[in-house]
Amino acid sequence: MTTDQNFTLAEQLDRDDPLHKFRSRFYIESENTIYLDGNSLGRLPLRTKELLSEVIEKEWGTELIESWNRHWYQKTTQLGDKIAPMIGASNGEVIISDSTSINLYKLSHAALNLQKGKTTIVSDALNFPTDLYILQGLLKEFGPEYKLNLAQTNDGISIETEELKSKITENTALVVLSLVAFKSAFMYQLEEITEYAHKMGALVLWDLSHAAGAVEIELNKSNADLAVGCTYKYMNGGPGSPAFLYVRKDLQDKLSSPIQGWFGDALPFEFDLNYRPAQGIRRFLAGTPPVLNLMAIEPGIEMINEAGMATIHQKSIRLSEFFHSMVASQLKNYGFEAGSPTEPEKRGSHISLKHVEAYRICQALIQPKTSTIKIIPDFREPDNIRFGFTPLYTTYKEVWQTVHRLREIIENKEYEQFSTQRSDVT
Ligand SMILES: Cc1ncc(COP(=O)(O)O)c(C=O)c1O
Ligand SMILES: Nc1c(O)cccc1C(=O)C[C@H](N)C(=O)O
Repeated sequence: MTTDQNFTLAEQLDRDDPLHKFRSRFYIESENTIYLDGNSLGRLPLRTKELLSEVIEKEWGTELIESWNRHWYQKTTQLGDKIAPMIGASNGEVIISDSTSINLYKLSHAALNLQKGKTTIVSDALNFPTDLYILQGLLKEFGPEYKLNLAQTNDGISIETEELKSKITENTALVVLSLVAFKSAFMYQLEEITEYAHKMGALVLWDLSHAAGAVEIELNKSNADLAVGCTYKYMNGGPGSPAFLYVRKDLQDKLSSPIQGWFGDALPFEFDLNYRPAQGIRRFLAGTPPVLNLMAIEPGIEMINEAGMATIHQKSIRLSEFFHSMVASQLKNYGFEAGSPTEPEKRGSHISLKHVEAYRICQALIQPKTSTIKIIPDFREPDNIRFGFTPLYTTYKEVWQTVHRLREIIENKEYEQFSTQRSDVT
């Protein structure tokens, strides 16, 4: 297909897009900025802007501490119940709490205690560093007999199922995996891995950060044990918004949080001097939630539930397929290589392209010197440009424009005007 034919196709796909009405519900300052980093920090929903000023003025400003009984105290579980359908969980199995890192610590610690006698943890070499760091810390805490075994990758993009299975043995206490890998977007088969781990007597903790709100997830149908994930990516909860955690109902009262904070007590306002874990999911809370950030999550979650995960996942696949086909036809001899699986069922909602000049190309997209179009993907070491497609607001035309700009940048060597010196946040 020629580039003009692709443009016509993009316009047609946007016209037919069942999700097109959602874009106008986000704060989009300029149509000349194409935001492809919703897999790091999602855009601001317009309703959140309004809601936060209500929460600040009416709730914090006027109702002050009474707001806890009116709106705030139950919010961690209410929002958990709203996230549940998005990830195939049930009421009472999800709660908002702390950060993903802390939730991962709490649930891994609890799982290792439940699995006393088994001393290995399995993860993989594509996992997000915080997950591995937390597990490395747990090894120190639990003792020298504990080991972390990482499944390795052959191509830097994916993990072969057989390789992962070969690491899971009868001594495996816990398997900790990102359902969608942060760099390559490689996606595991949740049900198959969970079933295999259970057969070997292991529990599985899924990090859903790059998956929740982007792809369909069936935690209950897969009999998944534990999960964590952030709310600032596809859920558009805002920078540093608190994370969620999921614990299958029958496991909840068997697990103990290592952080015995008062919010996880059965009756925090009895101020008993001895901790008594709450029944159910609340026991995984620790301290007071950051209320402004907490309240800000709701509009993003509600949009996802209104749109439906099946429709969202379908559009994610269409956007990525359109991007792949344009890259194949327009950028053939431009030095790009695939950094993500080509099969849609093996991928989340972002695509990495590898290039020796990836960092400087990324800078040229973000700070155009000649074009009026600014494009924001992100860069992940050593050579990945990561393009995140957020079905609620990414358009097919934006995908077309991105490939068009990549071609221009390479043809005119625009990246040569930039330094390879990395910023603090890339
Ligand atoms: C897969 C994954 N896990 C965990 C995190 C970190 O979570 P937090 O900084 O909220 O602890 C991220 C991204 O920041 C991530 O992509
Ligand atoms: N949320 C982020 C942010 O506000 C700024 C920079 C990066 C992030 C991220 O979430 C990084 C992300 N977890 C990653 O996959 O690289």
